[in-house]
Amino acid sequence: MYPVVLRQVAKTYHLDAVDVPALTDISLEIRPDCFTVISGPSGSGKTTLLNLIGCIDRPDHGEVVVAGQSVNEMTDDAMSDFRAGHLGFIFQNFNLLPVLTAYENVEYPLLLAKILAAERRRRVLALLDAVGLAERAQSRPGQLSGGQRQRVAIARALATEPKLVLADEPTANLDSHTGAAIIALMRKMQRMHHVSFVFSSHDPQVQAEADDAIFIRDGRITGVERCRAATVDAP
Ligand SMILES: Nc1ncnc2c1ncn2[C@@H]1O[C@H](COP(=O)(O)OP(=O)(O)OP(=O)(O)O)[C@@H](O)[C@H]1O
Repeated sequence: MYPVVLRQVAKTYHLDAVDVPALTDISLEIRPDCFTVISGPSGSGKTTLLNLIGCIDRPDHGEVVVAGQSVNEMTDDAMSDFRAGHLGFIFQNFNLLPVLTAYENVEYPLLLAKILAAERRRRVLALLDAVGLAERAQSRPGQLSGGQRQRVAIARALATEPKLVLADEPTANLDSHTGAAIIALMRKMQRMHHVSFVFSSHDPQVQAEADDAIFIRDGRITGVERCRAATVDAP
């Protein structure tokens, strides 16, 4: 099953009396178990598209289906539960809670999901180890470098064992060396956890790692490149 299907999707923002069309007639299938990058110039609609795929917003027209569920039909509460249960998010500014340690930041979504203490501990320790931060579990975000913070954010995004991880410009606030290490880590985690990753990015390093590349301009898809064979075939 495709983790994401969009059919003839459109989205317009209403700013005072002005309509700002952000996406027009978007039809798209995201392949499972793939590293998919959405590329396009500033203002082309990348974040709007990620917000629809991430069940943060709804389309005005068309249908968005994520993990087999139609987003159009969900109530706000159902969307929120769906995000917590099925999706992971990675942001360009990391979005970690500053008063919590690395361990507690990764544990936080598991507390919200009411996962039992022993299982929480098992998952948090395994994830911190996998992202190379076992020794920094008790550090707060302010005591970590940008790259280390993004490693914590990657571990947090995977804690609930989501089917799909969405990342909006995940390397934008990192130098190119750290960005390359973060991309390699996300690639490793994507394969290890058999999860689909969808990124928006201007970063050629991210684009070079993609299985699939989606190009967007002025709110329309201008190209889809299937760069590599997926590990799992969609039906
Ligand atoms: N909340 C909003 N209200 C009004 N217009 C918006 C809003 N969010 C985005 N837009 C407009 O929608 C269009 C698409 O914006 P979007 O942020 O999706 O593009 P983007 O490709 O992610 O841009 P960037 O790379 O600069 O982040 C732009 O014209 C933008 O100005």
